[in-house]
Amino acid sequence: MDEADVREKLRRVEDPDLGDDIVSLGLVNAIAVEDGVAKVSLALGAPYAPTERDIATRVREVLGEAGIDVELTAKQPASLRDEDVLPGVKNIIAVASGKGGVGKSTVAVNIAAGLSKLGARVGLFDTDVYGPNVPQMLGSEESPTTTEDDTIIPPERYGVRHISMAYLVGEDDPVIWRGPMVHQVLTQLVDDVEWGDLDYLVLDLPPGTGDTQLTILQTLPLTGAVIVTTPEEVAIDDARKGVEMFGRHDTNVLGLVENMSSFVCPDCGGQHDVFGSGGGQALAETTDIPYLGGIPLDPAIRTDGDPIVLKDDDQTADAFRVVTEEVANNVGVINRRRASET
Ligand SMILES: Nc1ncnc2c1ncn2[C@@H]1O[C@H](COP(=O)(O)OP(=O)(O)OP(=O)(O)O)[C@@H](O)[C@H]1O
Repeated sequence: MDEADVREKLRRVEDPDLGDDIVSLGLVNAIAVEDGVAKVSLALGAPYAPTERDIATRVREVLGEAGIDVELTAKQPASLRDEDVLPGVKNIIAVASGKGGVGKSTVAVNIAAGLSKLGARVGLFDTDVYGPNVPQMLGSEESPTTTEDDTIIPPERYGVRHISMAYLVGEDDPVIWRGPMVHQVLTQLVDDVEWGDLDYLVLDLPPGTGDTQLTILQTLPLTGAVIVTTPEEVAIDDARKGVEMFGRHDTNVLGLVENMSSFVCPDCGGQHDVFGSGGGQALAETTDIPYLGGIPLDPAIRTDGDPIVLKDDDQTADAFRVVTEEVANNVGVINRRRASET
């Protein structure tokens, strides 16, 4: 067995999203055969994404069937990474909404906790100066610590390292903050926080399409954005503006989440569409972005105190797990497509 044999066998592994085999797509970085073991490096970039796990499993299968032992590693091509900004962070996911109060922070927290539960190293950055609430939603009571050289070390909860503007806003009333102040604090935070190595950094953006969103689009190399909406028309209209904003800045949209999709009445068992239904899916179709799923209106989201995605045997938790896995899968699609094109 030599490298060419291994490469030939790997042609039998299809990428389910890009519609070709991983060799033709250029997703095999390197193959080395040493002491009868094939060392294969794949250009996979979404750790713990179900699709990428399946690709890795398939690689082991086809080589295993041929009696070849394999050591598999995954590495994003260096050319796809911005080495200057947050070099230890593999993927940056922004969670955005057009309208306020649609559950954007709730979705950000549950995606972060869900990714961590899958096994990924995760950070969560609450950039909402006007209403930071991530620490509360994570049930986190710890504050960040600082080192002698003023580096900020984020506290960790459910394996999620998190930083919130809430820790830094202090006495000033952020409602009177102007754009440049937001810009300054944000860029400082990006520089001063020691995130360590992360597979995913989830950003909770403030609602709308204002200064903070622009600063972030200009400062951080986003992998993509998740847009949250409720099904009613005003929220959908604002979500469409969000989709357009990311389009103008060439930011990938990972997909759309419809929150408060329906309410299952605990008394009568009936399903009620409190804010209407289907608006999110329809918007996803007309704007040609992936629909990630719907989250029911569930009082436990507010009352439980911990991210509901961590709960077992729970319909709302299942809905969040689907969204989380879809987000990771779509991060993978974006990375593999870019790797394949370079
Ligand atoms: N699916 C849901 N079912 C029940 N309550 C929910 C749901 N999603 C969010 N909530 C609750 O609605 C409130 C607003 O949610 P959240 O803070 O996540 O919204 P937001 O869009 O981030 O708001 P803001 O515009 O202030 O940033 C919170 O009390 C939250 O617990």
